[in-house]
Amino acid sequence: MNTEPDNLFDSAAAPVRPFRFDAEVARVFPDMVRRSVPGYAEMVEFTGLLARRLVPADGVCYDLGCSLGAVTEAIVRQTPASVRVIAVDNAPAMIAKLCASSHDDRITPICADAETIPIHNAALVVLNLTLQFIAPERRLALLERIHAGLIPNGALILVEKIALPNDRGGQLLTELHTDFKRAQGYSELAISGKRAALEQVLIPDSIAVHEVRLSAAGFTGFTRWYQSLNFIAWMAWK
Ligand SMILES: Nc1ncnc2c1ncn2[C@@H]1O[C@H](C[S@+](CC[C@H]([NH3+])C(=O)[O-])CC(=O)[O-])[C@@H](O)[C@H]1O
Ligand SMILES: O=C(O)C(=O)Cc1ccccc1
Repeated sequence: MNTEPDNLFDSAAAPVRPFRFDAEVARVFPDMVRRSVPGYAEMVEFTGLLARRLVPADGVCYDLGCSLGAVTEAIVRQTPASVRVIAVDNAPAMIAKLCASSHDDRITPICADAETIPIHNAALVVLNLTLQFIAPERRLALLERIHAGLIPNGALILVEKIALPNDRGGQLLTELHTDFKRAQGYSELAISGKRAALEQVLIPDSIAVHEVRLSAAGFTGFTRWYQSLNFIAWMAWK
């Protein structure tokens, strides 16, 4: 996958406009996500390893908000050849790049909205950093649709940036995330420009809101399996 450097927010002249998954973002996405999300590579790899345990032979997986297909590829790498992945994103630039880079017949890339794509017979559904971009009032309905589309024993993997409490621990983790971005070479301008652009676009929920909603959507159990600063991964089962 391409490794073009993310310098999208480096220009002082750039007007702050809401963040969009357009062609510019798709071009630099692997670099952007690696340098912005602590633990990203590990969470993607672990998702592949979890799929190996959770998905039966001939199982169908859905990667909703797949971007350039990092999770899809991890699942394909770790599971038997009979396992297939339906990779869904509503950004045409992302799906165009995924189609250009991947010719594996186990992968079906689809440009569609995660909120409306039919989900049937899913052994595993992955929302890796996607639910945070869905309107908060529609998140429960999406999780209910996913739950309904899972086979018995099917599972959801949910990875999210979370809203932390405004206490000392929460403030420290938030500051450490900014330190992480600085250590990854992002300038103060790039960090504050992206923060402003994401303001009304990426709306994180607290851990409690996520966990109450997983139960409300019908999942009988869930467990957290990874946390790096303000990014958390859960698995939940039907
Ligand atoms: N309603 C929607 N329907 C479909 N896709 C959507 C929707 N809303 C947003 N997206 C898509 O969700 C993706 C979120 S990025 C996921 C990373 C990936 N999972 C990865 O493992 O590399 C996370 C991030 O950039 O923080 C983008 O590609 C959006 O176009
Ligand atoms: O940069 C951030 O603060 C993030 O939350 C991660 C991210 C990564 C890629 C696109 C949008 C947000």
